[in-house]
Amino acid sequence: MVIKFGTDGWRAVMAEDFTFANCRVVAQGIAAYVNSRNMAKKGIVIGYDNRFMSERFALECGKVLAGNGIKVYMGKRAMPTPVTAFAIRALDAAGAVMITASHNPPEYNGIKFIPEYAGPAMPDVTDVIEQQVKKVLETGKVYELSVVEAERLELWQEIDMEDAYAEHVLSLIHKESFSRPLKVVVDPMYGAGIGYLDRILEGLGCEVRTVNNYRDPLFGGSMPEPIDRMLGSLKRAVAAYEADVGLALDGDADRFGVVDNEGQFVTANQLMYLLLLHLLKTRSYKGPIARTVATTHMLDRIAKRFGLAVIETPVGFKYIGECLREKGCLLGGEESGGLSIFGHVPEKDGILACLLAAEMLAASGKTVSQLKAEVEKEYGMLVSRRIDIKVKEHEKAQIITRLAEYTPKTVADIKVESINTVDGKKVVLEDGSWFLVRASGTEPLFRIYLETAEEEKMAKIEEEVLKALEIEFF
Ligand SMILES: O=P(O)(O)OC[C@H]1O[C@H](O)[C@H](O)[C@@H](O)[C@@H]1O
Repeated sequence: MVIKFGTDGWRAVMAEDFTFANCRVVAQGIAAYVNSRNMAKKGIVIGYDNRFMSERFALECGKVLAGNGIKVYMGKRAMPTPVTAFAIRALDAAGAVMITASHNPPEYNGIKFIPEYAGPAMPDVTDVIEQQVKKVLETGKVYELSVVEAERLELWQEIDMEDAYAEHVLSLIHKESFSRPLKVVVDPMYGAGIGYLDRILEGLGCEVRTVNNYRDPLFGGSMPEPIDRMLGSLKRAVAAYEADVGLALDGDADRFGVVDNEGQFVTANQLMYLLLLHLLKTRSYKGPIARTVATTHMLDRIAKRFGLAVIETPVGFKYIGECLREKGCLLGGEESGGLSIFGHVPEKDGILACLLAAEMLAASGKTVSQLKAEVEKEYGMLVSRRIDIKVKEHEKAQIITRLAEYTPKTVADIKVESINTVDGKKVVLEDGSWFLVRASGTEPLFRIYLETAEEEKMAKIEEEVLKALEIEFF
């Protein structure tokens, strides 16, 4: 079998490929990587989400790391990915192993490796780990210690980062904005975020209600993805409690989802531009903005007004994390619901994004729709859409070939201004509209992202692109 680290870690179906034995193999590969860099003493944090037996998989990984002489900082209970990343910094550790399949369906589990820089591993790290894992699969050599033995050798320490993490995120929040108390509904989607966001908000004086706030490895028969169609119970609760906002997290709490006071879903693109404006108005620090090639250009319009540069990256928060680390970005974000800001770990953090959303509402005393209307008045309209198209393996190759040959001069009668291939193919039109076609790195899908000033134009562009690439979509 082949173990690949994909866009964001290794993911597989439990009992089929995601087994204790394979977890031990991956842990041995990670141990070889850590030891090749002489970082055993600094130790590795192990975090895990609320999935079926995640804590058991974490234990197996820990025993292998300890068996290789690496100090293990084991989470006492489920720990969100951003908290695990934060723990690396707080403990000055060599990195972290995070057991999670993020927002995937319940039968999946996965392993992410987060290096010492506390953000998603770059390909140069995951390539080495993949090579090490391959060697372990060939030799079958895995070293492990029992927890008792690891404790005796001082290679095992249980950690609970909740308080330290809360203190850190609160240092990034303007607490005084919450003098106007907010009514909030929190939906951790049965995941690792349970007990984090709600408690911090309560500490800020908010009136907090929760839904889906207990561990359910079947995720209520669905999957823990905070997108429009998955947030029915949150929307109903916001209406029932007449709340100001509904805030959701995905399975490992690195993504956010927001529902406004009318029960309307706020897209990640919309929340990001509202938060950017809010940060620019309320923080003195100014720095470049990092966004993926698939993320709204409203960020560019706002950045331009404030004289800030925008860095465009391929899809994947690892690239945004790199910008946050190296370019001092004020905000880094992506359309799929990932965001972090200056001063925080360069890992996406749904808890922080939701706290900033609450701060923005409390500080302004306005609703999301009022804030959106203000932005549209000031910066113009932009509507965005993503279409996910399931394709078979042979179709995928054909679409990739057609995409490579596709170099239009006009689309929907609008002149093409530029074409870039940062990730897939992005065509920017003269009137500011754009579209991007790319193969997903996590699912057997093609994704088409579109952004225009109005829906009608978007429909025209979509029709023309689908026709040119001979993609059928119903
Ligand atoms: O569009 P894909 O390649 O499937 O990636 C979608 C998303 O996958 C993961 O969640 C990554 O952490 C994100 O950074 C990425 O945006």
